[in-house]
Amino acid sequence: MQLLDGKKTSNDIKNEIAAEVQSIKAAGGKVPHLAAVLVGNNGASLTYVGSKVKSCQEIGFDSTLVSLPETITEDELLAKIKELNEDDNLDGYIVQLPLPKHIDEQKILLAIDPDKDVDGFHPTNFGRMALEMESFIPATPFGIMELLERYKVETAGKHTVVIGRSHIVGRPMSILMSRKGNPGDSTVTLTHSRTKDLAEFTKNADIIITALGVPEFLKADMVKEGVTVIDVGITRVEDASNAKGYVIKGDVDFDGVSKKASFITPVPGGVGPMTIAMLLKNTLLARKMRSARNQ
Ligand SMILES: NC(=O)C1=CN([C@@H]2O[C@H](COP(=O)(O)OP(=O)(O)OC[C@H]3O[C@@H](n4cnc5c(N)ncnc54)[C@H](OP(=O)(O)O)[C@@H]3O)[C@@H](O)[C@H]2O)C=CC1
Ligand SMILES: Nc1nc(=O)c2c([nH]1)NC[C@@H]1CN(c3ccc(C(=O)N[C@@H](CCC(=O)O)C(=O)O)cc3)C=[N+]21
Repeated sequence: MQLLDGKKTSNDIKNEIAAEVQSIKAAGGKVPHLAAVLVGNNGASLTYVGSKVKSCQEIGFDSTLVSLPETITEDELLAKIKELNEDDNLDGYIVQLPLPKHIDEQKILLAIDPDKDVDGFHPTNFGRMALEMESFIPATPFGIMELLERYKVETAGKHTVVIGRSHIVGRPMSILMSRKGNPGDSTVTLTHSRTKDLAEFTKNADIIITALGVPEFLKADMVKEGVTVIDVGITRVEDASNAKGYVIKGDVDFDGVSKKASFITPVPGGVGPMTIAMLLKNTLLARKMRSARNQ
């Protein structure tokens, strides 16, 4: 069993990006600038946005945290988005999801300038991804592709089963694995809560990607020997014995499944840190595209 170490790989990627930032600086260029919009103060969202800002500092990016009250109206948020779109000093930004219920998420995503959409959630980028054109790839699926590539996991001709069809993980993941190329060239089954006999699919899968948010959902008896398992799930489970008051659980029963797996990601330290590294990679790409356009 080989552990797909997202913590280590994300550090490698961050070092590669930091080196590029140094050469941009040495050539007198502008360093990439990322902004994160956070509405309200949900605990988990604060943690992710905090580590994004911290990572920017580590690698020499400029970063801005736009913190807005839970009570902000949709129009006020749209006005803020317009400001970010027009800000010539900003290369890319993300709007942390989920948004409060009174705000229409689709309307907000549509308002983001696709050239600054480093999350890759705008329909223009999503469509370009599906059509195998160059685009910003959503950070979590992008991070999974990067792990598969760096650990040389074979995907061509393999049967990949994705559990979960969200717009930010499961659906884009299914598209990427079915695209031509490496990683890719997989035969993909996209499953969800309406899937019947899910275990019949997972038992026949060469690669399983779990993105459902149900702690320890995937058990050893649901997978075959030699399977590759990518665990996207992150659920905070209350645990009084822990200093933070909670522990983080993935969607996979790691102890059981790892005994049968050829490759497997841990939680924490797997897909999560990769997500942040790939967001930084998209921001570097956004900076390069902007400077190419302005020349
Ligand atoms: N590591 C990282 O970087 C990231 C981690 N996450 C984590 O990944 C998990 C999934 O997040 P996200 O994609 O946003 O999820 P959503 O909650 O938006 O979607 C969950 C999906 O799983 C499906 N599902 C739920 N229960 C079952 C079940 N029992 N059997 C089969 N399918 C089921 C749902 O089906 P249906 O469509 O029918 O409702 C839905 O498609 C969460 O734990 C989240 O915290 C998310 C983003 C990034
Ligand atoms: N617009 C938008 N873009 C996102 O990319 C986005 C989002 N909204 N909303 C929420 C999800 C979730 N997400 C994570 C990022 C990092 C970790 C991460 O670094 N996890 C650590 C543990 C962190 C902890 O201690 O909680 C790990 O797995 O090792 C997890 C989850 C990005 N998301």
